[in-house]
Amino acid sequence: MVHPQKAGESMKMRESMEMNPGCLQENGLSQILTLVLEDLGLFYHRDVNGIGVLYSLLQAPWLQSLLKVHECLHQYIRKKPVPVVPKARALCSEVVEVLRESPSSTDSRELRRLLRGPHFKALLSAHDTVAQKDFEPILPPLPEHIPENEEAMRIVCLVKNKQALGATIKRHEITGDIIVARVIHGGLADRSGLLYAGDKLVEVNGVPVDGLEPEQVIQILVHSEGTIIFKLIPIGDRTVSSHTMLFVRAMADYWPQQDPAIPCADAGLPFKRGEILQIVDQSDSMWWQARKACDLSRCAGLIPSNHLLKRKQREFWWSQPSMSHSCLKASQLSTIGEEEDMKIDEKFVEADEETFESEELKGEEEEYGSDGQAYVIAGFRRSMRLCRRKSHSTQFSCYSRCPSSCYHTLAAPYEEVVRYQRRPCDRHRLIVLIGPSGVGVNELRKQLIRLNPSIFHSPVPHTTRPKKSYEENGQEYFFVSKETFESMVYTHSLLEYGEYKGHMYGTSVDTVKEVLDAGKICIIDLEPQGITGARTHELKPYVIFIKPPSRNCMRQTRRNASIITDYYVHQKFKEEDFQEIEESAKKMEEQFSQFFDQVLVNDDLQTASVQLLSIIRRAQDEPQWIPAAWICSDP
Ligand SMILES: Nc1ncnc2c1ncn2[C@@H]1O[C@H](COP(=O)(O)OP(=O)(O)OP(=O)(O)O)[C@@H](O)[C@H]1O
Repeated sequence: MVHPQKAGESMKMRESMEMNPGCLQENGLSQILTLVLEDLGLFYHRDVNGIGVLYSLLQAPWLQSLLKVHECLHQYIRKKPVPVVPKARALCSEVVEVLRESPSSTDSRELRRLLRGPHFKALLSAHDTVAQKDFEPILPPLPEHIPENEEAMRIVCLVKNKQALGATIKRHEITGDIIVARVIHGGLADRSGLLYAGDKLVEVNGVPVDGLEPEQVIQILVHSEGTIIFKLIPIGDRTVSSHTMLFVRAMADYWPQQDPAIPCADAGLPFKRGEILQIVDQSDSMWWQARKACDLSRCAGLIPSNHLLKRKQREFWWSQPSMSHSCLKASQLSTIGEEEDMKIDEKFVEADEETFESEELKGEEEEYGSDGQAYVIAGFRRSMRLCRRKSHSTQFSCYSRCPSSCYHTLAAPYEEVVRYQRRPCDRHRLIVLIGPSGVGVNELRKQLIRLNPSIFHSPVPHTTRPKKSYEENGQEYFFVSKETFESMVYTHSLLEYGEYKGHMYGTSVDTVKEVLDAGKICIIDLEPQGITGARTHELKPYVIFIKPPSRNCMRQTRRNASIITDYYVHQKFKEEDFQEIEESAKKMEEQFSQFFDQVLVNDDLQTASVQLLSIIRRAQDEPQWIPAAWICSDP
């Protein structure tokens, strides 16, 4: 509602503004607001859509206060305060002198004491510096006759603190001059804005650098304390670096202290695979500058460029192929398999496939959701899991998956990433659990689905095995012919597949998509080699590595647990099993941690289940780093 008196005032205000537009500045924004409110008031009473909200917003006391602050500041900028006296310090000394000679009283004594105080004197000195605009250092007068060919010099004075200088030097290949090789982003030299890559050093702390080796210059710098004075000839045509900020995920480890090729190891940025880096300077084709996304306040460090790291990886690859060549894992695992064969404990009775299947069925029949409904948890069947383990040792699956994943790791040492926030209308991200066999991946998955059957779901796997009398197509498995299965393999329709006891088993991309399209959170467990196949913009997988706890903790918590083997339905954990879990986890981390979005230690089962649930919630609802390619290819 517009008050009649106020309406009159604003009318006068509007007239005065129309007659004298300059007064708008004088009267300020709050007057404009009054006018806008008045106009809006008319619409408000006519109940025009949305006006009510705008009207209350503009009437909000906080907005009015903010505008008043704005006006005060505006007036202050225009008025520009001028000092009453430019030499307050001298005036103060005079007053102290006068007070000394005048008759003494308590007040005069107190005033004299205040004026003679060091803090007060320092304050007045600071005032005089500002009042006299005495900010620049006084430089000696220029010599009268400067030779024509004399190069312009710059004197740079930096105050060294505990932080490194943040610049590297080198000898110019042609002229032999000592030049600034690079200035580290965010370092002392960079923040000064006075040193640039290409500047030629003439003197450091009064010592001419002509004839010195770069290492000798570095020694001068290392041993100088406090102020460092550089005399230098600035580079002529300084290229302004574009500083494109780019975030990447490191797909390899890098230790500058172990790299003999780095120009300055101390300026290097060590990183581990999986860490997110912000690349701040790519002007050098060999050495980029980057900092870690988790600590953007720190100054940048040197990292090898994409091209250089790729070259290093290739050299390392050929020199130590067993370190990253996953194909070798097949032979390693088949050896483990052979050893396992020999470790059969005679106390246990060997179980045949039928026993396995009926044991499984028994387990499945006992599954009930929190809603009391009985249901079958797909993808938990023993043969499927054993097949997954066996798949490493088959030439077939290794041949089709491995070269691409190995090549992928080698081809892209850095993967560009962006921050992604899933919108409520988007599909959920696929949740992928990775972990060594026996660590509890399936137990955790089962717990999650059992407690939240309406939210979580696992895809039904495909098999070429004949259907049993008690099975239903699409419930335990999709039963398909060998030809159909093979065509799924050749059309890359399977996330992973393998062979067990002469039958093929696999998880198809379409069944995963079906779960996601139904609005559920699809949760699967994969062998690590399968991660690269699942990393698509459609599935946007969030990978959680399930890590074993300490050996002692495993002994305690797994006392009543049993593992799945080729031979036994229920077999207690043995020391060798714990050892194998630990070793296998270590290998997985060494080779695949660049793909892990989270690591969860499966210590106490209940705690781990709760943690898993909250990790998945965050993965779906909070911003996460994902490959930029997943966003670019979004429709
Ligand atoms: N935190 C835990 N505390 C106690 N027992 C656990 C825990 N996690 C898993 N277990 C038990 O350990 C055994 C093996 O777990 P699980 O079957 O989930 O292994 P897995 O990682 O899926 O490997 P695989 O697929 O080879 O069986 C099961 O008996 C399970 O109940």
